[in-house]
Amino acid sequence: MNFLNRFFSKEPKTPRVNIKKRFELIGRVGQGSMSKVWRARDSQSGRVVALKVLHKQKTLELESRFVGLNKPKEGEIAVQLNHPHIVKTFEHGLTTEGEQFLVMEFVEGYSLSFLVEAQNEDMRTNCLKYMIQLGEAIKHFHEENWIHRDICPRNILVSNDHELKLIDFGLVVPNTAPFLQPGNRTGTAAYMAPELIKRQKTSQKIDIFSYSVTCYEMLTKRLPWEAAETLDAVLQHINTPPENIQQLLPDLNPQVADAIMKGLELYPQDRWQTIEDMLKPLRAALKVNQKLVESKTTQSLQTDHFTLKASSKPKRKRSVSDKPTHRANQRRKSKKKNKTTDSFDLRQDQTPPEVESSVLSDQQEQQAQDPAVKSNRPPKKKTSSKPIPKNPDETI
Ligand SMILES: Nc1ncnc2c1ncn2[C@@H]1O[C@H](COP(=O)(O)OP(=O)(O)OP(=O)(O)O)[C@@H](O)[C@H]1O
Repeated sequence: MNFLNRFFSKEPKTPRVNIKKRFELIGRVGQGSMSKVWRARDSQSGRVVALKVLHKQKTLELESRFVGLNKPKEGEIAVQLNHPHIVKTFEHGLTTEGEQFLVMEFVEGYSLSFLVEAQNEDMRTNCLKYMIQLGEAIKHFHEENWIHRDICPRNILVSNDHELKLIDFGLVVPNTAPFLQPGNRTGTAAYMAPELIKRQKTSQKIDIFSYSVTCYEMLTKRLPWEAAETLDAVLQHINTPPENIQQLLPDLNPQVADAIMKGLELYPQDRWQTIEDMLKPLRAALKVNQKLVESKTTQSLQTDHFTLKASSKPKRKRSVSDKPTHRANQRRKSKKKNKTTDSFDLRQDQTPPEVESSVLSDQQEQQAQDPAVKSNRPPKKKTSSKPIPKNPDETI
């Protein structure tokens, strides 16, 4: 029967691979919400690879959300991507069981989520470099006319030799009109751009927003908005300015601070127009930092990775064409109200803010019956009649 189904199906007749025969499964390295990933030895090439096998049913359900749009499969997209900061996919196909699989370079290292949490020497030394590497990876995505739609630390690995690699192309869509229409709100709640949450038209700027949230978190170990457990809190996320990163890190290079805050603007037109535009000030800041480190101006600068010292702060440069944005006006107003944040302890163990809102409830209610919903956490306890994602790391 299976054979007949396959024979008459419209699915292209890709040769099926018996992965158990071909791969020696050395160990499980990860379980995402949509897949299982193994470290495996490929008997065909002899190399050790990452073998990702997608959950059949969940993948079908995710694909059914794009019915009629002909969304390319994760593997089809992944094999086309060639960039030093995007994990290399060698091959994709179907297992004898009909699951999609990807064979990738195996990245020995850490998840960026771990480094955000640890704030260790690696992070202190390389944070800005990693931010730029991630931006370069997104730039490649955008130049190739894709939107990643799920930029967050969980989908980023950092190798033992300090190179960042973007992984997971499960939610990637082409940057073409049919995929930009209001509708699907797939992504990870805490990193989702307001226009995506509000089901408005999207663009590549949703990746710029998620990238800025990620950069904010890399530097501060916290998300830009307070914990969001109520509708009010999510509305705040959507409508009010996030805490200015410069207030949390007064010694942070203002170019870096401004770059991130502009990436978090509420309206896409107020954000950076392209990821390259956002990368420029970050690269400039890294250059300044490298020069300072090289010249060993002060002892402390040697361990100071984002040009933190006030004495070395470059003058804030604003283009004359910079108009005050909606957020900037809001920030000015809210500054008056704000209590001091100078005593904020960056190392304090902060529970990541949670996003919970009945703004998302229709989606979540749909998710209760919709097995296409991705989550790497056990199902959430309903806290109200309108359930919403409680974990910022949950893909919806
Ligand atoms: N190339 C790789 N090298 C090493 N480990 C990897 C690789 N790809 C994935 N992993 C591991 O497997 C985990 C899950 O991978 P991935 O994010 O691609 O799966 P997913 O099911 O799409 O996840 P989710 O949708 O929940 O984000 C990663 O967090 C990572 O730990």
